Amino acid sequence: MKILVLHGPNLNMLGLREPEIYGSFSLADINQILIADAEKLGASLEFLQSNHEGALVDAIHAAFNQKAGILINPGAYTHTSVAIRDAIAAVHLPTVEVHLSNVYKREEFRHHSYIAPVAVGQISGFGVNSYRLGLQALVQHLTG
Ligand SMILES: O=C1C[C@@](O)(C(=O)O)C[C@@H](O)[C@@H]1O
Repeated sequence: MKILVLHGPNLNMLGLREPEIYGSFSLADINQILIADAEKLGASLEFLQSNHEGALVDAIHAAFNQKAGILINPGAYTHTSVAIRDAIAAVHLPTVEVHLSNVYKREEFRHHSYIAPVAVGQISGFGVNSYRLGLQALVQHLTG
């Protein structure tokens, strides 16, 4: 089972970026943890981090008919991107949205997600475990 893992803008700065909010794991650390989890879950992962909305949209389109589902932390695009939401709706792939921080405990502009209505579900606030729980939930969703 092939899953696309997408990381949105500024997530390449994890470890350096506001560690009190996002923790001390780097993006490479998170990807390594997910690879180990995926092996146990019987999934294989392809990763992309991009700071560019269009690159994320292109990756979602490329997943059509190629991947079983998408695990995405859209970063700040969560709160702004109709384009990413429409891309997910277009390819119709089961998608789980994750956030390291609890976005509902933070600034009001982070309380709205354009992605949530087209996602199977959302996990927010558990640091790296948001990704791990998200992957597990996506695989269980896909295997029924
Ligand atoms: O870049 C991010 C990271 C984030 O998606 C998170 O993982 O907690 C939350 C977003 O509000 C923020 O813009």
